[in-house]
Amino acid sequence: MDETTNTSTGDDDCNACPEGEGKLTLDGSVPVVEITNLQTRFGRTVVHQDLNLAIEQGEIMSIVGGSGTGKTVLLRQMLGLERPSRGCVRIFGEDISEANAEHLQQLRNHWGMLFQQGALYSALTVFENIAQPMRELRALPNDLIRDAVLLKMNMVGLGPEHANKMPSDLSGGMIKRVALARALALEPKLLFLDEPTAGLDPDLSESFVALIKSLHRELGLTVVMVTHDLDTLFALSTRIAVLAEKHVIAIGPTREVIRVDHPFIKQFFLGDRGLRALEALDEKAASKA
Ligand SMILES: Nc1ncnc2c1ncn2[C@@H]1O[C@H](COP(=O)(O)OP(=O)(O)OP(=O)(O)O)[C@@H](O)[C@H]1O
Repeated sequence: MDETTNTSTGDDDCNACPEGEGKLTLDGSVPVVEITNLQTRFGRTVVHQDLNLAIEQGEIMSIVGGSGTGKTVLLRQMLGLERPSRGCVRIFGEDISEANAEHLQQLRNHWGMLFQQGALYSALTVFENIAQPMRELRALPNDLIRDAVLLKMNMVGLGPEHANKMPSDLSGGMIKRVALARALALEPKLLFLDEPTAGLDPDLSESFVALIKSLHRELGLTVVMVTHDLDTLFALSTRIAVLAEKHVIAIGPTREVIRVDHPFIKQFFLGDRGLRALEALDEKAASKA
């Protein structure tokens, strides 16, 4: 992970959460993610203003918005990789916008991140890529790590015969699976996904979506996802948050959000591509009924 970037600028330096609240709560008694009155500025450019977002335990929350609306920056702020200029970011009740490096490292063990390109270490085998977060803890014996890695590989549909392969030997779909196994290595309760199906053909994309869906259910995960892919969005999201005009302009289940009268929502969801994806979703629902 890279260094935390501080986007605070002098007089805006007011990014603490209200005092007297906030402690690590993994039991669902507070929102898993709670963002209040967030502002992000880069010089004179204001990317987020008065942005509020709460994500409850067990949700699959998708964040959508036009190019440059600050989805990636928001994701990085939730991961503790960037600090907002103002406002509060709490994960599991903890104020991560103020956490020091050591505390952030401990907190990071409670969430996993699947990067768009997988971000595997090219010089490490599949096994070592997945083992790496466990090795960083410096507390687990090798035989436990071995069993845990094989279990994670099994969870994502990879047999043990792939353990010694190098990332360069893997297909795009397998890279995503290894990256997902690594994101789940420390058994996080919260999973961040950045464009999880980008670069996959429709069949691989569909099977990866099915995998995420079953892991979400089986592991009781809360998932936060940024995606432009409407099929993925419709198939997975329990709620969608739409970023426009520097804040969340609409939030709710898909069918509620797409009815909101806003130019971005109309263009994004109700163009040809969006209508086809909705039809496909309806057909699937009807065939299951
Ligand atoms: N470190 C930075 N310094 C200056 N400006 C930045 C920095 N990081 C992001 N920005 C700006 O913040 C805005 C939001 O960027 P971000 O990458 O979060 O958008 P996005 O919604 O993810 O866009 P896309 O869908 O195109 O990926 C952009 O205008 C970007 O240029």
